[in-house]
Amino acid sequence: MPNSVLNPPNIYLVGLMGAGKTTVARALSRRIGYRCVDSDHEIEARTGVSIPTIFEIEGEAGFRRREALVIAELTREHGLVVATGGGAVLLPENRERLRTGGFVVYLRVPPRVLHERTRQDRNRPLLRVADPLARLETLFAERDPLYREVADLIVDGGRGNAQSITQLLAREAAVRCKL
Ligand SMILES: Nc1ncnc2c1ncn2[C@@H]1O[C@H](COP(=O)(O)OP(=O)(O)O)[C@@H](O)[C@H]1O
Ligand SMILES: O=C(O)C1=C[C@@H](OP(=O)(O)O)[C@@H](O)[C@H](O)C1
Ligand SMILES: [Mg+2]
Repeated sequence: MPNSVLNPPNIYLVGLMGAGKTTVARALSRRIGYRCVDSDHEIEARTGVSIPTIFEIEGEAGFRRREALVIAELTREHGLVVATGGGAVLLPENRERLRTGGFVVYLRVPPRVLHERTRQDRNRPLLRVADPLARLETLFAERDPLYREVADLIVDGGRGNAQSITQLLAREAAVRCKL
């Protein structure tokens, strides 16, 4: 992990849809004085359209290409808290970049809780299916090993509110990133 006052390592949050990456990244960045970047918001800002629209027009593969470009750029920067999208770990090149570039936190949350948190939200195309809980269970089985592969720290993101998780991560970051 590159580690100096001038080059503070990035902090990456990974985990499934609804794990709290976007919410916690924003709160954590404020707390520790890092800039917050959400890779989905970055993609939306660059394209000028929503994530569901990108999936409609370019398919998941098109979205993944855009996501990989954003991750490649962000992993060259420093002093960021990055909320990744839930599928960022699918490409080996992304995993390699995340693993070697900073402090990676896996917010691990059971599918049942993820389902509760995401059921009202229409902004996640992969969950616009007849049985979103079953989809989350499948995604959990497929991706849990990939999140574990890149993680420096695994946090139980299903207990406690976003504030208590942010507090925990601020303490961890102080030690690991020598803040
Ligand atoms: N620790 C938490 N406890 C309860 N609800 C949470 C927690 N973290 C996030 N949420 C809520 O869950 C939903 C999804 O959170 P979000 O940050 O968008 O997740 P992600 O970016 O990982 O998909 C939001 O409504 C958010 O307010
Ligand atoms: O898990 C995924 O494949 C996805 C997660 C989403 O981000 P969040 O994890 O922030 O919901 C977003 O990148 C896109 O809808 C695909
Ligand atoms: Mg998010």
